[in-house]
Amino acid sequence: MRPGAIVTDIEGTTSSIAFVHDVLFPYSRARLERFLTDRPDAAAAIFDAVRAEAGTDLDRQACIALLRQWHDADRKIGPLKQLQGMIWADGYAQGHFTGHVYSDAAEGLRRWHDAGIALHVYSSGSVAAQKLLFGHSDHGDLTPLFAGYFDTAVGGKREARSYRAIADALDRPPAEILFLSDTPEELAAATEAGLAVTLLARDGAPADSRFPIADSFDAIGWQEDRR
Ligand SMILES: CSCCC(=O)C(=O)COP(=O)(O)O
Ligand SMILES: [Mg+2]
Repeated sequence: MRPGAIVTDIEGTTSSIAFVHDVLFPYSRARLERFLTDRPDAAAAIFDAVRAEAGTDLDRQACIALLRQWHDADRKIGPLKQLQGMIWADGYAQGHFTGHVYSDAAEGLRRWHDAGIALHVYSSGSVAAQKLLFGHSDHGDLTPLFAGYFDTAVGGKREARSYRAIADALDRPPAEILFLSDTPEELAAATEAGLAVTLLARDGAPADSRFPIADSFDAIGWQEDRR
């Protein structure tokens, strides 16, 4: 069935895991303390959020140490993801990198947008970071294709209630929404909430027999005329 709306993950779905782990993460890790020193206003808000997350009154150095620890463990925690997005903004602005988007994903997003399907992003990266990646993508500015963005402010990606909240926000029955991801735990949560799903298994990533599978956006579900 043709979906009325599509919600897509980023890392491993529209964009390569290598771009996130080998380009974005090292960039923010190397500049974390410098950024917090140079941008005291942003730092104050980040530190308050770190203290709230930790549930204790940490000093500046303890906040930085915890942010580094979260960064190294790829924790999807609000203040870290906000901070990463702010640091990456400098990287995109200075042309240090562009946002990796697979060609089939850029083409698929354009095709679906032109067909009137409402496109949304749901990623652990902050909404600001999502807009930067698609706004400075290898394929130009793709942000006009998207009707909306969700990050973990709506809830964790492995929790069914997050997908129910997204369906409510889109004002659509869950079954009309197709969620795309490379992560079976996310697809299981979306399925529990009643969304249609497809597993993106790129670059030989393992399949999971519970879900429809596609190795590119060309091979997704209802687009029979493309196969
Ligand atoms: C928004 S760009 C960087 C992606 C990111 O920070 C991340 O943690 C990946 O999360 P996803 O939910 O897209 O797998
Ligand atoms: Mg992913």
